[in-house]
Amino acid sequence: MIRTQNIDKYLGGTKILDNVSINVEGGSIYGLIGPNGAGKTTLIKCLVGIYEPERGNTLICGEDILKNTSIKGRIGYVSDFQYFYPNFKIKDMVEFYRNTYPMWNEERFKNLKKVFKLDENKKIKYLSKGMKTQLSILVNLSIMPKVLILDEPTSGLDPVVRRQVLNFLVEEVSLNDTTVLISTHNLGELEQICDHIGIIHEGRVLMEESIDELKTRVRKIQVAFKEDIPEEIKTNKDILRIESVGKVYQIVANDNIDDLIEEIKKHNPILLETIDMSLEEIFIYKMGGEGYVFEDIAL
Ligand SMILES: Nc1ncnc2c1ncn2[C@@H]1O[C@H](COP(=O)(O)OP(=O)(O)OP(=O)(O)O)[C@@H](O)[C@H]1O
Repeated sequence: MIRTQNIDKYLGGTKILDNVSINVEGGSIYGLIGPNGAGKTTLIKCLVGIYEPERGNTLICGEDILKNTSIKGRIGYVSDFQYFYPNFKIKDMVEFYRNTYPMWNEERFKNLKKVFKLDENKKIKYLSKGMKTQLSILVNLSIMPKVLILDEPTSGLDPVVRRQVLNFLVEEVSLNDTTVLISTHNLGELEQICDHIGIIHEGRVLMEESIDELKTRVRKIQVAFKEDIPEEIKTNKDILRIESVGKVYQIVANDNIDDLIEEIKKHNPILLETIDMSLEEIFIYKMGGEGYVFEDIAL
C-alpha cells in the first residue's frame, strides 16, 4: 500500500536518505522510528510527494506519487509543523479542505469536532501548537484517507487528547481499512497500536519487522550459575550488555538468541529463562549495537 524503492535524497548537497526501501501493508499501522536527524521527516516528505528523490520512487496504492498526483486526494498528512495560513480562521481552513478533498465526509467531521472542541472562529495564528495539531488531525481524518501519514502527531497533545487520537487511528484502520504510517519518539504508545515498525538510522533502514516477531526474537536472557558466570559466556561476541544482581545475570544479545542459549546450557546454569523487552528497550539496545551511545542510560 505504501512502498518506497531504493530512495536516495540529497538536501543541501548532503545525502540524507540512502537506498531507502520500506513496505507498509494495506490496513496496518506502521511505526517509523529512529534517532533525531535520522531522516524520518525527509522520508515522509518523499512519501507524500513534497520532495522528489534523486533516485528511487514511492508507490501509494500502487501509483507513483509523482506521476499520478490524483492519489494525493486520498492521502491524509499530518506534518510535524503545521503550515496553515495564519490569518485564516479555523472554519476557513475547514472550508478549504471541504472544497479540495473529493471524499470529505461531513458527518465524520461533525462527530470528530465534538471531541476536539476547537472554536471555529479562532484565527490559526492564535492557536497553540497542540490545537494546530488537533486541527490537522481533525481535517485529515475527515477527508476519509486511504493512507494516513503522521509525523510526530502526539508530541504537543495533552494526555487525554493523545489517547483519543491513538484510539481514532486504531478505529480508522479497523473500520475503514486505512493504512497508517506514524513517526514518533514515543515508543510506549507506538507499541500499543503498531503492527510493524521500521527503524531508520543515518538515512538507512536498519530493520523492518512486525512487532510480534521482533518481541519474540529479541528478548533478555536471565541466567544464574552455581559459581561465577563463565568467561566464555561473558565475552561472547553476540552480547550487547550484561547486568547482574548478585548471581543473577540479565543478558541482552544481538538479534537471534538461540545460539547463545545453547552455549549457556553447556555450562549447566541453575537458572535460565527469557524475559520480554519493551519496544523502547529494544530500540535503545539496537541503536547501541549501531554505535549509538547508551552506556549511561539506566534501563
Ligand atoms: N532543508 C534541509 N537542508 C539541509 N539539510 C536538511 C534539511 N532538512 C533536514 N536536513 C537534515 O537532514 C537530516 C534528517 O532530518 P530529518 O528532519 O529528516 O530527521 P528526523 O529523523 O525527522 O529527525 P527528528 O527526530 O529530530 O525530527 C538532518 O541531519 C537534518 O539536519
